[in-house]
Amino acid sequence: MQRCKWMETTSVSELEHELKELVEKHRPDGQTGEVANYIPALSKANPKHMAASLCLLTGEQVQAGDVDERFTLQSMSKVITLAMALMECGEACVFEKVGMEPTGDPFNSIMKLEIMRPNKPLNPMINAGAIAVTSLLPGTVEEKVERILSFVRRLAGNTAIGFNEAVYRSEQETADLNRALAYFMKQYDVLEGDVEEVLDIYFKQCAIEVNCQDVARIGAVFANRGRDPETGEAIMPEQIAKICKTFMVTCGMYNASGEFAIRVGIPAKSGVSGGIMGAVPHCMGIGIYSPALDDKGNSVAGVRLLESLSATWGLSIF
Ligand SMILES: NC(=O)CC[C@H](N)C(=O)O
Repeated sequence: MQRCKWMETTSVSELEHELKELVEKHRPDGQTGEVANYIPALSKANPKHMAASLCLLTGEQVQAGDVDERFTLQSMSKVITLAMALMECGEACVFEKVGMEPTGDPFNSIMKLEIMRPNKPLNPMINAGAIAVTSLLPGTVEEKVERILSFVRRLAGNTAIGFNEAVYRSEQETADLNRALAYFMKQYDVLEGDVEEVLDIYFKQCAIEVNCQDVARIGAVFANRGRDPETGEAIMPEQIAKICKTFMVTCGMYNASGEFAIRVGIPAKSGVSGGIMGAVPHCMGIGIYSPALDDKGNSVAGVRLLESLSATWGLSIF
């Protein structure tokens, strides 16, 4: 595989040097944000931590910052379960339950769910949409949880990935808003099955623990049209990788997706742990971690770092 255009003349050590400089430049940006605390266990994260990893489609990896820090997937998992539901249940079945439009509202908002007809969530990247998508996966609770975890391990090429039990419990104990969304959807037949069971799977997928190298590797599969960046093996059909990347552009950064598309222009999905997964088509996956968030729930320093990376290397897809 050829390097993408902007990198043809840049060596891996030069890339590493530039990435290190940019991570240190943007690390202080986190000071203007706040670590998420509505899931109490997440509030323990250190806002000074920052790490970034690039997984090039040549198989080369570049990392900088606190690369050993681990964090939970949170909303980044929504792209992964969407890919699974599209593979296991098909496009028609998924889009019967969730729409394809951005909301302009916060990720956990219930408002549009009530006022839109039909009462289905507008897209699979908001909490309601992701919970509905998770409910579509076939199998028992244990089977679904096991399959999600093994799919994440396969995408990341890391069999050591597991759950953060404390984060899972913490969310389970406090997630009344997600419960409200789920019960609302149950009433309108968007969500089938046992609500608490579906929520349990959703909390577990959010609590899968990774580092930024794992996230970059997962992003690289989407960037590589669904193929493993090392072996070239198809992990998901190209069409499904394409749908996922499109949702990352239109809805991946919640109600900041428009501004992010203009300033950064990389398909990306954030999570309230402070992680961001980027997929630069035909070029690389990006994993970023910095837990202090802005008022929309996106990593402050992470977004600024992506803005710098995009400007420095011309990564915008537009
Ligand atoms: N934005 C997020 O990362 C949200 C995920 C989180 N587990 C929640 O449902 O609230």
